[in-house]
Amino acid sequence: MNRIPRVVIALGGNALEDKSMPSTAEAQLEVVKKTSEYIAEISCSNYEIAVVHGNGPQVGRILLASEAAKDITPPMPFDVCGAMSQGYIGYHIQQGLKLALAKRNRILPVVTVVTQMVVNKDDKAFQNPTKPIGPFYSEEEAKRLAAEKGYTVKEDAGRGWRRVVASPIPERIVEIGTIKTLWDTTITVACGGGGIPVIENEDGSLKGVAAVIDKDFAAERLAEDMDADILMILTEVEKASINFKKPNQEDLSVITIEEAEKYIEEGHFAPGSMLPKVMASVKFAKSKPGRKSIITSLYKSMDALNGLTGTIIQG
Ligand SMILES: Nc1ncnc2c1ncn2[C@@H]1O[C@H](COP(=O)(O)OP(=O)(O)O)[C@@H](O)[C@H]1O
Ligand SMILES: NC(=O)OP(=O)(O)O
Repeated sequence: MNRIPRVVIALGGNALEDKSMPSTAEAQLEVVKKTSEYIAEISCSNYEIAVVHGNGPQVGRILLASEAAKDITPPMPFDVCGAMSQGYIGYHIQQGLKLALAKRNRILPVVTVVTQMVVNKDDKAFQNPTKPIGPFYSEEEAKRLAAEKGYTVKEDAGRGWRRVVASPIPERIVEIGTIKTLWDTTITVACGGGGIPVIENEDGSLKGVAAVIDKDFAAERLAEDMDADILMILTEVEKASINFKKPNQEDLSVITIEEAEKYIEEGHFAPGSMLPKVMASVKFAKSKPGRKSIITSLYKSMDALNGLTGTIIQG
């Protein structure tokens, strides 16, 4: 008997935030409710799903709030801010998705697993921060913050300047056994914000570190571990492109692993935004015959699953 296809869905920034609205918790819940309609549709279309989400803007804001309040309450360590972002975003997805499923008479529990992700303490990423977090700044503001607070700041894919932090490679999902146990009965929100980065001490204990793992790589890790059929990365654009934002921009539809690797090598995808998505997609498509990766927008997610749009990478 054929099993129900398994899809690990990675939700990008626009699934959690509407840039035209203030960055409040209330606004996030409204966006998540809309996002949940699309996710519920996938769940109701004979797919088993798990949801991974980003946390760059949210963890950045939690850190800023914690730093700003340092004179009245001790600041939260970075890893704790990551855990807080998982809880807060997961809580909203639980509310939004339960509601969207109920509207479709699909009664399925939605549960967030606070997920730790083991990273290598010697990962070179700790010496080279690349992951944008928090709000966007003008170049002038960003450089002032860098001088005042010691932040590393970089320009983010033509959209403005942001603080960047280390983004090590996710090696092992600590809670994977629990996620597997939940899979058959539950929609699990896991590896939020890429998972809380932890290093493993010699005695087996875990220690949180200051970094933000890329959620696309974390979703890829989860998709492999769950023996998923599809890794679906939902973002702002319907397709990844070559010559992005140039007059000769070309949107990519169905491409082979080799084509994707060639485009990566030619530098078509911006680091910190589209590059990790394409790299994660290639890794998943390569990991086992028959597996495919899709990069598309939330709004086109069902069409992309039906093969009608999106950038689809398969072996
Ligand atoms: N080659 C490319 N093709 C398509 N989009 C690209 C490309 N390079 C950079 N981008 C940008 O990457 C963005 C997606 O990355 P980002 O916003 O960081 O992701 P997320 O949805 O995970 O928050 C797109 O909206 C687009 O502006
Ligand atoms: N952790 C992470 O990848 O977050 P964003 O998707 O918000 O960048």
